[in-house]
Amino acid sequence: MSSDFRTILISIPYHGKIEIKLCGPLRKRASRFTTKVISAFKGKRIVHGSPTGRFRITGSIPPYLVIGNSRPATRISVPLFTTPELQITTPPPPQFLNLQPPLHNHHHHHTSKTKPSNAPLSLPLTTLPHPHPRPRQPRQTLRTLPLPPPPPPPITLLTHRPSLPPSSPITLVLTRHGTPIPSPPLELCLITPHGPAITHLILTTKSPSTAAAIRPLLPRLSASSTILFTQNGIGAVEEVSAFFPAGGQPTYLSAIVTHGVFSTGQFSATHAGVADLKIGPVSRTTELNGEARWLVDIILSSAPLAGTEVGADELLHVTLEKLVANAVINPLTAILRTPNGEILNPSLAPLRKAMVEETSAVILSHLRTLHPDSPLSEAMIERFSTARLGTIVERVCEATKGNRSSMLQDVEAGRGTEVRYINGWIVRRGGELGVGVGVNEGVMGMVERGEVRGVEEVDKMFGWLGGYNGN
Ligand SMILES: CC(C)(CO)[C@@H](O)C(=O)[O-]
Repeated sequence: MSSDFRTILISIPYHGKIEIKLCGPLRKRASRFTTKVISAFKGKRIVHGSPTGRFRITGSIPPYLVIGNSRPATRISVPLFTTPELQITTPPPPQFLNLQPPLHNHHHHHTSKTKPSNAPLSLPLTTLPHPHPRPRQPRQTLRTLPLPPPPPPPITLLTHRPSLPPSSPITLVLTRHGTPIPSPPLELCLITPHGPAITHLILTTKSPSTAAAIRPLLPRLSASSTILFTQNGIGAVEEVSAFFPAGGQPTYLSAIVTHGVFSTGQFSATHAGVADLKIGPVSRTTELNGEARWLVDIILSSAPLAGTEVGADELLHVTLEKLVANAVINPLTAILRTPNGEILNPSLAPLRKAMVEETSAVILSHLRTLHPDSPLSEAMIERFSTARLGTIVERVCEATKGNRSSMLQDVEAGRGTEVRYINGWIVRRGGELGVGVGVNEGVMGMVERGEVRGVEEVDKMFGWLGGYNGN
């Protein structure tokens, strides 16, 4: 994806109004490219044909093109950097864009779920079989009908608790903005090594329990499975991948989720903080196969999740940004037993700053090890500077000031915490890279010993930091 130019051939057999936009790290280039693409299609009535546009792009190749119309459910994103000449073929038009005039007697049309294949550009949506050739339609029928959401895929909720009601299916109720939104029924199953092969597994356990949760499922997982991690911190993926042999690794995806959700009962939860989600492959060398692509597309098609697809590099950067917020807010709220807003207390400013300074130094050294042959860009140095990371921490504290952090909830419930996957990563990596991490180590130790302190006590304990930081 270095600076060069390529010609891209786009052929879109798609019905209705088409929107094309770019996603991914080079989104800034989107407007110029999008304008070119759209103008190439402008004036072409996209009904039954396959309008084709040829684009010469100068500079870096945009990594993703999203094709579809204004409903997220119809969009697919297509990697653009695989071949210099790329033929993008979308599936037959979905049922709701069928341009047939409304006729009775249409019961012979069956919907069929397109099975995700290994073809990287497949789109598993409910579609009608595409009749070829289509009869010419009278002009007045050329209109886009309202799009119903795609049918949800079947989901099985795996649990290790035999105490959960054996009655299945169950209904989860999610409340958003005070309105209960029941989900489609879910199968509930105990985690067991026996059972059908698992094609897509979404891991929503806490980091420390992730490896233990997946261990009994190993006989049902293989190189053709896709595993999506959603944990805070860093380390769970490495623990899980150690279970699989080198040639038999599943495809690993990860999602950084900033939504705030809290449980209000056994099968009910409140979506309190509506935020967003970033999803992408964990490794730069991962090519998304059809199954992994399907899972990404299903998640992107959920409007309330507000998901964006990112490449592995950007996913790491977003993971590290979230790690900094978690590294400061989570342990301090757990020690102080306070909501997130209290971390903005001016007495804690030197401690906050010292933790962020250490983390910034570890992250920048870590990123340098990933690109040993080229210096880090100014933009990257700025992105992970103490000043910017400090601002991120402050913004998260402010935006979630009334929330009780996940680590505070864990210590209050007497559960283990994720501190080894958050501050633990900073301390481990700092040790390996020769970067001082004493403050993060001290704070992590307090959480592990279950210490509970007031702001003044913490201020006294870390009082020396005021001088150290020149505050
Ligand atoms: C951002 C955050 C600290 C807000 O509470 C959350 O990630 C948490 O609680 O872990």
